[in-house]
Amino acid sequence: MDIRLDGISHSYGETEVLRDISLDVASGQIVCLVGPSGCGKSTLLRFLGGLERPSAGRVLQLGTPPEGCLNPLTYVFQDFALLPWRSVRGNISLVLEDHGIRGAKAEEIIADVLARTKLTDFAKALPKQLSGGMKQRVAIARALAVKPAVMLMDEPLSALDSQTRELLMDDLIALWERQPFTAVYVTHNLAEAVRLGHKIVVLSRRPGQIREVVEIKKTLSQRGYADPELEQVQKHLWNLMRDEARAADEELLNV
Ligand SMILES: Nc1ncnc2c1ncn2[C@@H]1O[C@H](COP(=O)(O)OP(=O)(O)OP(=O)(O)O)[C@@H](O)[C@H]1O
Repeated sequence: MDIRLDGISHSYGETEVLRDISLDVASGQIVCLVGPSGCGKSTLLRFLGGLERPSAGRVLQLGTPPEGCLNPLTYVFQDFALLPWRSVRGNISLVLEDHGIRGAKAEEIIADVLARTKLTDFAKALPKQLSGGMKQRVAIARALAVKPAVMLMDEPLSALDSQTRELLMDDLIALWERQPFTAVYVTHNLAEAVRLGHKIVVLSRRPGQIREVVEIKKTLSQRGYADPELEQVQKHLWNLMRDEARAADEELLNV
């Protein structure tokens, strides 16, 4: 299933937040959204997930969700959102219980997503026993359990330290290589965007408009840490954003 944003504009009262955003998210691609603070990235993600409706424009689902899909548009949050009293396994089984899936079928799905996220040995652990990176892997496993058509990832690595971020980026790439998933991935971190994005959408300062869509052809597995080609793309992205990021920053300081 592909997703198409068709002419999305939005205002909160007097504040115009997004203007005329049109964008295709193709199945099997990771699309990163970057842009200055407050330009409407998270708002756009909420429209994609159907949590809110835009003032104008449409979010279209093209084609059918994958077989066995329980929730076509599934979020992965920055703060993991795990239930502390449930084990790793229990956090994953919860979303399946919500869809009436129990017993052998649930066990099969849980075993699969634990294996894909390399968490099999941690099934019985409680969230408090896990590092931040591991908690986010559980959140990703839980999202995968519902076989989403598109994962909506709102700064999923930003609560983590830089080494853990690097490790989790490697994990996400390995996960995608084993079985491609589709994601819209909001980040402030341009290094993350060039490592993970097939397409990087640069939004302007509020009202967010698309300034440029940068496509990276290099496969995810070929993209290494401190890759000079990716550093060039990162520089280009920063050149596009620098002045507006500064202006957005100063606007926040003046509030
Ligand atoms: N429910 C709301 N009501 C009113 N204004 C809102 C609401 N949600 C967001 N906004 C405003 O819309 C603008 C865009 O917010 P949003 O969180 O989407 O931006 P963002 O690009 O994700 O920001 P950041 O990069 O800082 O996370 C901001 O000015 C924000 O204050």
